[in-house]
Amino acid sequence: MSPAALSVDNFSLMRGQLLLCHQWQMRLQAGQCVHLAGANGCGKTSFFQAVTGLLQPEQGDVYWHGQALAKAGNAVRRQWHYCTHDNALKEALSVTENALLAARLCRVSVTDNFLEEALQEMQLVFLADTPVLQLSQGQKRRASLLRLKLVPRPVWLLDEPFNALDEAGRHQLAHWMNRHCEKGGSVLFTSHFAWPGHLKVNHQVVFGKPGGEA
Ligand SMILES: Nc1ncnc2c1ncn2[C@@H]1O[C@H](COP(=O)(O)OP(=O)(O)OP(=O)(O)O)[C@@H](O)[C@H]1O
Repeated sequence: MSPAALSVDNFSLMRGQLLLCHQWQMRLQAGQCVHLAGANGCGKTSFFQAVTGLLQPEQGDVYWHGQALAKAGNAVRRQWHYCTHDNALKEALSVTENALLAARLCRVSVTDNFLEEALQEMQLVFLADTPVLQLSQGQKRRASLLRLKLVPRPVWLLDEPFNALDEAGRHQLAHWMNRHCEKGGSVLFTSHFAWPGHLKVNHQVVFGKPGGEA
């Protein structure tokens, strides 16, 4: 069997004096959408931060196709999108400027047509030139999610991605997640609420629980 796209083995993570997980293991295969479950404060966001190199585990490592990230260099960190609670948008810039900035930082060129398609799918065309400062929470979330479509990356790490979205936004995001996995990408997401019924979720894994392999 080929190595998982993303995996952790014998993984222990602490936050201050708090042990979040001990010798935990998890696998995210190419083409899979996996729900990372767990109670408030159990450590899901901390785990995403450890995967993306923002926190150091006490023990174990994160593996990308079998290669330890600690030894893999920076190039491997361009393999994923990490969408956080805070949307990571520049408030003074417009929706379009934010989308193009995200693409430029990732060295991806985006055609006008492709940008237009993404704006349409997220129902942001009428807000394309509006500064993010003037958007509602749900509109900010939509603007933040544009990068998923504009910048191709194999692994999506999505922390509460459905928060603040209305039904149409949730539907569209689920469609993007499905399509990403159909094309061989992987998604690991958190959600405390039910997600749209058409989202194809392969497994649920509970953070920190033994046997949480996906
Ligand atoms: N910056 C920080 N410094 C110290 N402890 C922190 C910090 N951020 C979070 N924690 C603690 O780490 C633990 C895990 O928090 P984390 O945000 O990873 O949980 P979570 O599972 O994502 O929670 P939620 O479902 O509420 O989003 C919590 O007990 C929290 O108090």
